[in-house]
Amino acid sequence: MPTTSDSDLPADLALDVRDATKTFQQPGGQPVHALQDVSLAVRPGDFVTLLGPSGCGKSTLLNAIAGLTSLTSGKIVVAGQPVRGPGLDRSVVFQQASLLPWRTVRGNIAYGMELQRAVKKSEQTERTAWAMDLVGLTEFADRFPSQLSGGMQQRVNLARALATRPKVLLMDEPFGALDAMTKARLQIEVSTISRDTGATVLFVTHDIDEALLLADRVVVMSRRPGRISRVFEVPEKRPRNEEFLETKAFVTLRRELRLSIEDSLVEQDREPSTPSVRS
Ligand SMILES: Nc1ncnc2c1ncn2[C@@H]1O[C@H](COP(=O)(O)OP(=O)(O)OP(=O)(O)O)[C@@H](O)[C@H]1O
Repeated sequence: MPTTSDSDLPADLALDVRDATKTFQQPGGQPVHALQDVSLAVRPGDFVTLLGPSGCGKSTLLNAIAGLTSLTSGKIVVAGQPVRGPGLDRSVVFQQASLLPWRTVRGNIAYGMELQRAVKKSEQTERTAWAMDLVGLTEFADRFPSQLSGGMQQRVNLARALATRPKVLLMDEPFGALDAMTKARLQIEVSTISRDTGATVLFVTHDIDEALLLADRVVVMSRRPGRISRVFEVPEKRPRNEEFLETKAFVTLRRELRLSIEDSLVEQDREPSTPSVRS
């Protein structure tokens, strides 16, 4: 297992995952090998989607980057700093918006920054207004979560994450619980917002179309233990809209991706080599 001293870490990458391996030990049960030697390098401003079959370790990888679970071996570095637990340099958007019910839209967005004690009150107000505008919720600033639709709640969630100005925005199937129309609208919004803000995003999804619509690169993981089986570059400029879904480039990439996922479902018995994803 290669090791690196902290003084030797590349600060020019937003995210550097090296040989990440995770085995869950269950009392009285078999160990679960969730990740095996996963390496992934993400440049600032990149939008990377992580795609793979259920149970292949996508959320485990995202949680390890978020610092919510520790690795068995390997290393994760965010903007030159090794991850040793949750930190203010990363924000996570999960499928459930988990808003504070007693706070308004404005209050919920400010909450993330309040945890970052370093952000002054005046700047919090400024950034809250900026983030509300980005997600189109300015006129709903004084509403409470119970007065919002699921799509609006997820917009607040996204705004809260963006307002903290994370080095890496981690999104775990953020639109998985939304209806198709709302999901399609939010995909376009996220694509536009990420381009306009230069956010670095790692986005977990099951949905091939979503992965291709949003990403600069689609990283395909194989079945458990999760390894990276292939990486697809998406050459079209971001943001993309529904028209991209009808282009030849999209149809070709989708076919290749589908085949790659089907391959990855039978790969585990063949012990494949593990390509690293480096910039
Ligand atoms: N805390 C845990 N203890 C034991 N096993 C776990 C734990 N968390 C995850 N696992 C197992 O690790 C494997 C990878 O899980 P993970 O949730 O990362 O997969 P996933 O690709 O995100 O799946 P899905 O797409 O269905 O959400 C699964 O077999 C899962 O059951």
